[in-house]
Amino acid sequence: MNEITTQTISTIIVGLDMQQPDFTYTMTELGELVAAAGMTVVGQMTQRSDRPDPATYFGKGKVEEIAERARATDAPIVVVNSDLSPSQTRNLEKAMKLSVMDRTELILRIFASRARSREAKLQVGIAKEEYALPRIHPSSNPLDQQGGGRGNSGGATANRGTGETQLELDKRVIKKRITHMRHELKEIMRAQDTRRDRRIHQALPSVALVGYTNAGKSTTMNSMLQQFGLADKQVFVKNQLFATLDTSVRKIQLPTNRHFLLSDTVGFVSHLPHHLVESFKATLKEAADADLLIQVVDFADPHYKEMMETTEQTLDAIGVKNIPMLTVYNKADLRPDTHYPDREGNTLTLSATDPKSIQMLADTLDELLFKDYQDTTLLVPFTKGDIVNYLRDNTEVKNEHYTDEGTAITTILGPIDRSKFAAYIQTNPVPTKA
Ligand SMILES: Nc1nc2c(ncn2[C@@H]2O[C@H](COP(=O)(O)OP(=O)(O)OP(=O)(O)O)[C@@H](O)[C@H]2O)c(=O)[nH]1
Ligand SMILES: [Mg+2]
Repeated sequence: MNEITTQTISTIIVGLDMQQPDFTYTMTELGELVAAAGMTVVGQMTQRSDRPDPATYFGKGKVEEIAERARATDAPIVVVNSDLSPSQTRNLEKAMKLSVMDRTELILRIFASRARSREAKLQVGIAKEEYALPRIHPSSNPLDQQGGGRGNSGGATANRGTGETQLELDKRVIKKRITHMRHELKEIMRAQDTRRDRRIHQALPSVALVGYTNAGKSTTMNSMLQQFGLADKQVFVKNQLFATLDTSVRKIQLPTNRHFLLSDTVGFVSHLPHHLVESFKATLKEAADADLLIQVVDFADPHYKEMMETTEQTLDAIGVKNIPMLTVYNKADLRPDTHYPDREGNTLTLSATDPKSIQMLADTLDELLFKDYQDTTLLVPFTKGDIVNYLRDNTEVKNEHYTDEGTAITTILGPIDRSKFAAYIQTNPVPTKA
């Protein structure tokens, strides 16, 4: 897939309007996805129908109309606003003598072009091969003739069309590749789990930024880092769909000296291909294990409500359930007459680029994450210098002095630290050293 240059390719986008409530919105989004894949939309067509044609998805007359329009505008690719069965794609390509790309293939292409880390590449690679598996078949796809294969089957598809046995062989090669990639991904995830376990031992609360692609998750992360973390640990921000594919975790220090971990994750889109959802479950583990989620919403987008619905459905699909959520209506600066920063319970209206907004977000997080934190006095023996260091580095120490038996520290502790250091917690006042 990624060996084909799509930079200058013109496309016609086509949708079957079965009066789905979100049809217009998904068509607009399809146009944005085409642009995100580096192609240009030169025409948009729709057909009203109650159900898709089982053979060619669109009706016969419409198929001819699309082909004519594509020829008139020099568009070699038609992008369809839904998922097609392998035979529908083949039949359409044959009837129109053009390349046909469905929504899943388009999204896979974008992900493939954005993947940078080994982990992201493997996840996209697995999704691509699984998509390709039922589709290896002789086809008249002009893209394939440029040397690539639908679904990046590379060498395996080079032999397409030479008969049943070759086809079976190709499938076996792909399956083997999938197994290898899954294995490698598992190894990477195991190493990450060990790192995550270490963090849990540190008892730092974790917060995950989730939401639609381009909502401003990475911008929120960077602004938090600028004000409360290490500004040189910035993450990548761009006004494009799926700028972020890898999860980044950063430590944030609040003005109260309390720490938490903030993670930035891949964004969602409507009808995210299930192969991708499956393989990105691993990356989204950061969100699944979080103590709190921040759903970032692009409040300046007219479709923000549908985007929130999609986000909630996707979280559900990846098994993220029962985690408290803070809703952040972002980009308030782009909405005339919207007052910000503003907070009502667990809902904030703000702009991720505005320092006052980020301060409000930090205050809210401080309150939500640390509400069970209490003033606690501990008497730590001199032999346990590491505990004293941990408390100094990670908690808000209010008082510290030496006694005959050790260091007396009064600090604010959460439930996890209280149980971890139960042996040293004092219920009576600790005398000062004589
Ligand atoms: N005006 C304005 N623009 C914003 C705000 N927050 C983010 N943006 C812009 O929105 C675009 C997308 O921001 P990102 O932070 O990359 O969005 P994201 O949610 O991380 O997107 P993905 O990684 O693609 O999922 C960038 O061009 C940002 O500069 C805001 O509060 N106001
Ligand atoms: Mg991002």
